[in-house]
Amino acid sequence: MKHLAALNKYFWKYRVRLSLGVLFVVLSNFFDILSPQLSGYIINMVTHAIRQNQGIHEVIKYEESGNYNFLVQWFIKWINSSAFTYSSIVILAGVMLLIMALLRGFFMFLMRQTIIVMSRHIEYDQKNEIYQHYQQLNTNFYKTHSTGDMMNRVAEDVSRVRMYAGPAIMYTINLVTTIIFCLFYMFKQNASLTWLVLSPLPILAITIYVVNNVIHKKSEIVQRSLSDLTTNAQESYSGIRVIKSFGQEKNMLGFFKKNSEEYRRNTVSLSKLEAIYFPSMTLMIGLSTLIAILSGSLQVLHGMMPGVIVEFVLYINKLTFPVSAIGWTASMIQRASASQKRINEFLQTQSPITEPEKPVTPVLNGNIVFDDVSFTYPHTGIQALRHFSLAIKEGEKVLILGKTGSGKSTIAQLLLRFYDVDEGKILLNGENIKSIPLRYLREHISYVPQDVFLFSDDITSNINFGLTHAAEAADVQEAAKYASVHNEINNLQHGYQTLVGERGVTLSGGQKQRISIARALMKGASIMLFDDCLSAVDSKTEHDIVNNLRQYLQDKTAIIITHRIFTALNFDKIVVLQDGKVLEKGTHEQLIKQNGEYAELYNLQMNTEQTAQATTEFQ
Ligand SMILES: Nc1ncnc2c1ncn2[C@@H]1O[C@H](COP(=O)(O)OP(=O)(O)OP(=O)(O)O)[C@@H](O)[C@H]1O
Repeated sequence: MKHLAALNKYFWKYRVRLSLGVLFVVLSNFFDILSPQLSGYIINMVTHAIRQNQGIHEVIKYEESGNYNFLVQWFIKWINSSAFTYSSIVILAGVMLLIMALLRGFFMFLMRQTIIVMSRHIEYDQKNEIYQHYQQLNTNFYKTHSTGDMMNRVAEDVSRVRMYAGPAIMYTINLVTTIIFCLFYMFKQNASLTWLVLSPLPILAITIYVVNNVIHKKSEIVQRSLSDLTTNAQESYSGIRVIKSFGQEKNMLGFFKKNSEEYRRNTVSLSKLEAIYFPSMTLMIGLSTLIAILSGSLQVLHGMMPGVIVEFVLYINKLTFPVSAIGWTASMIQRASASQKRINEFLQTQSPITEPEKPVTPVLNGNIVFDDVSFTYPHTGIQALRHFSLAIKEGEKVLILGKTGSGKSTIAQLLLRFYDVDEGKILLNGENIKSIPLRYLREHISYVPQDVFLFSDDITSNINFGLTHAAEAADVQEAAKYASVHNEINNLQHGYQTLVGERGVTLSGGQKQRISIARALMKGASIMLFDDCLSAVDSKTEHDIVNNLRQYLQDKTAIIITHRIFTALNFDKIVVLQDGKVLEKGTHEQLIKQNGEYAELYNLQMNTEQTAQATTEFQ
């Protein structure tokens, strides 16, 4: 429960709605409670009329109705003071009942309008809060949490918490006010009968407690097996091509059937328990009703007016729904508490990448210095860079070469501050990047990541993604031409309006890479950072792109990370990495003279190119 205290700030924000909601719950119950009293009164009246017809003369005094609510008392007083016939009194009481029911309905409507609507506002705010927090977290968080888990917190957990902020709160207030109103008037009317009627209540409370606990545990198991089932289905859909090519359809179906069977077993067991819950609830309530009728009848034989029995039966009836909803409400609160706990844990996660206390915004034109940088990935302990130093001047083109896992991409990650260096520093125009606001820093770097990601949108939107201004179609096409993908886009049925990403057409790996390059070119920052972004294109296309880039990159600073040599570009500096350390550094000519790893790769590549391949693997 304590975890749900995190929602108090929202309740405070929506305090007016909440207070009005509570008031409407009280008012709706206030009008609801009048019907047993009016019904009891009518029965008394009718009994009185029958007795009079039988020659038994008695007068129903106003005092006898003194235990009723003041509105009912007022009504009875008015009836008594006017000379109505019995049938007119019954009709008038019926009209009064109708008015009360309408008023109750009206306030119930307002109660839902305030409390349930408030819960929807809280849901909206909480989703935004979580989403905003996601955006601030660093790359490490995303590496250590599964997408499914993160999606669950925004969707499933928030909607469970909403069930607490709306329905659970509403039903709890409703339960409390109904019980208070009913017990108040029941005791006022006939205390001994009330005690008798309430006698099955302890058994009811114990039943609710025990059964609800078991239901809660079983629900958790059902939830877990549902999650396994969903993950299984999701993996089967995403990996369908691998499954088919390995002929594993039968096995996968076997796994799914196993999960599905487990889910079925758990849900059936939960349904059986729920099947006991509601009948036992009804049994207890029925017992109370029976007591009210039997014990009330005995009291009628001793002179009590029979209207009291009707009144009590109706009170018990009114208590039925709120009492039987106790278990359901309690389980809603327990689930919400577990979900809020998960949300709190997540919201308390802070990104180690912090904004500078004293931010500086130097001109970021490409003077970059890696000064003795070392870095170890926090959650795996893999040291990716060791004492790495490199100075890049404005306008220089730098090639970073290395075998897979040598630490090339880590350089890009550190420059963009997806991670912070452990030792050493990175300077941009003489300023430590930790002093530069994150947004400002990233705005000045056009980055093409190794893993291409296209959004479920059209190609144009994917290319001009992240631009603050509306892009001209001609500029988008220009970027696509530089990335050598313009013609292929034009060949698609809807050209630049073609939907891509999960919901759109499936592009080839190379096409996606080139759209990703066009996106970076479109951004046009002064520092260009390409991380192995031509791995999926053929050698001719690679040549075309590199040639185009030569022209585009003229006035930019560019760092190109790859494990192949681009002969079409003249690099000012070439760095060969091995195990996170600089193995060789210099210009093409210097490295060829050095006759080391670079020269070996170059010769290998040249030989391969002679056999009609433009590029070759580093290893
Ligand atoms: N997010 C990460 N968390 C933990 N370890 C990582 C992470 N990214 C990379 N590593 C590890 O750090 C080392 C350097 O990885 P990096 O991605 O920088 O190499 P790379 O030279 O770019 O390789 P490739 O050419 O295959 O992309 C590798 O051993 C890798 O396993």
